[in-house]
Amino acid sequence: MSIQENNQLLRFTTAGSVDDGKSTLIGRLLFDSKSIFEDQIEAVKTSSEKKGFDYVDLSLLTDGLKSEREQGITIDVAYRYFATPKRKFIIADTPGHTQYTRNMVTGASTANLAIILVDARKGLLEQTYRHSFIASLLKIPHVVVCVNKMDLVDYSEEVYNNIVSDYEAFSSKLDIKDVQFVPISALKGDNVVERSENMPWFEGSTLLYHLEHVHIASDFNHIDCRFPVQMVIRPHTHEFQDFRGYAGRIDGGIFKPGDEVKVLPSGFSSKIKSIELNGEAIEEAYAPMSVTMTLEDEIDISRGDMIVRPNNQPKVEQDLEVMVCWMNQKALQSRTKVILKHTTKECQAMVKDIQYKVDVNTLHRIEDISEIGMNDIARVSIRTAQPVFFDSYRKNRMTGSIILIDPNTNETVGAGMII
Ligand SMILES: Nc1nc2c(ncn2[C@@H]2O[C@H](COP(=O)(O)OP(=O)(O)OP(=O)(O)O)[C@@H](O)[C@H]2O)c(=O)[nH]1
Repeated sequence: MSIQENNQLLRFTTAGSVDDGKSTLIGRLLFDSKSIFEDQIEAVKTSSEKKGFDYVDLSLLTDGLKSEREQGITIDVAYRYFATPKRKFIIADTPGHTQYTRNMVTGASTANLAIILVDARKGLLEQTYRHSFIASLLKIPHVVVCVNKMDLVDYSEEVYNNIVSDYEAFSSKLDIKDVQFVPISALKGDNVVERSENMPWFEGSTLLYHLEHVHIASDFNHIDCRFPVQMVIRPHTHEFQDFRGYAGRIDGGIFKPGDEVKVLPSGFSSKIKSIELNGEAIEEAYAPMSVTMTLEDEIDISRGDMIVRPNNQPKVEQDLEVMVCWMNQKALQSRTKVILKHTTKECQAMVKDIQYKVDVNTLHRIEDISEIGMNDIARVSIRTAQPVFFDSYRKNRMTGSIILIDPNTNETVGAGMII
């Protein structure tokens, strides 16, 4: 698979406030693009009829999956797949009512696009500002604002235009490169997969058309080679005695067999002998592929090490400046001990200092604070017990992001971007 072909896979997240219609929208995308199984469609039709609806309630589709989730089958983010002849799609779904921020942050480092839903009757809400700010902070390359429930405002062009101009006034202060707007009715299907006949005034494309055609080939860093080793594979059978493979996800650059590489932190050099993807040898690997690599020389490499190119190395430091999104009920204070997770590495760390937090509505800085609470976004200084090999988040979303874990409860309490 070349980078050009990789252009055929789009990862996206959905965000919005409670009841904006996320489940219905995903259901509509799956339904109209015929990506769901016949038996699921039948089940949803039957339960819609039972409830006395004269339409098919598509949120039942994802609600079925929701109840699975509540039984504890999946955690944090659920991934959903669908495909059209043009592209494959992975949706990092955002279950639950209060956890959107968390889910957005968790799925963000590999997301190409975020859909932000706005209820046409309500206009922009605090959640809209928050999610847009997070999308900008997370540098999600593409944002689509879907103004949903247009059927409930008589498909009014004026309502839509007002929401678009309110949003543009806010987003001009943010660092979002590509924002598109689509007026939709997820429930009725207008402008999701099929063009709406109810909004002839709208000249843009449908949501699905946009998802199929948005330019994503340059969304990942294909310049700076970064391969954090997740696992060392050493089969203990006689036949493969000499085989030592390094498995992980390519976080940046393009690796090819024959390339000279350097291993951090040891500094040893070698050459790439082979790269495998799903058990087949490939000629090049790039972000965000998960591969197994072998090297010409037998050197000591373990989980958490990073394979890079000798003349292009990440920063190696113990002091990090981070924009952190706090996700725990218990407030974060200065001098809090945490476990810092970065690529495939974990180490002890301390949040030394909180410099300021950001008011997500006005984007103003609030200084002189002693703690931050759930969903707050703040700039903090962190000291790690061991050196971390990183790039700034601006340069690489994968090697530039961290997760903070509470050492006592093992819960994920924060996610951050290295400045
Ligand atoms: N009229 C109308 N109703 C809609 C539309 N989209 C969603 N709804 C309704 O709005 C309600 C909420 O939709 P959901 O899809 O469950 O919303 P959600 O954002 O997934 O909700 P939570 O995940 O529970 O926060 C449901 O009753 C939907 O039928 C729309 O375009 N028009």
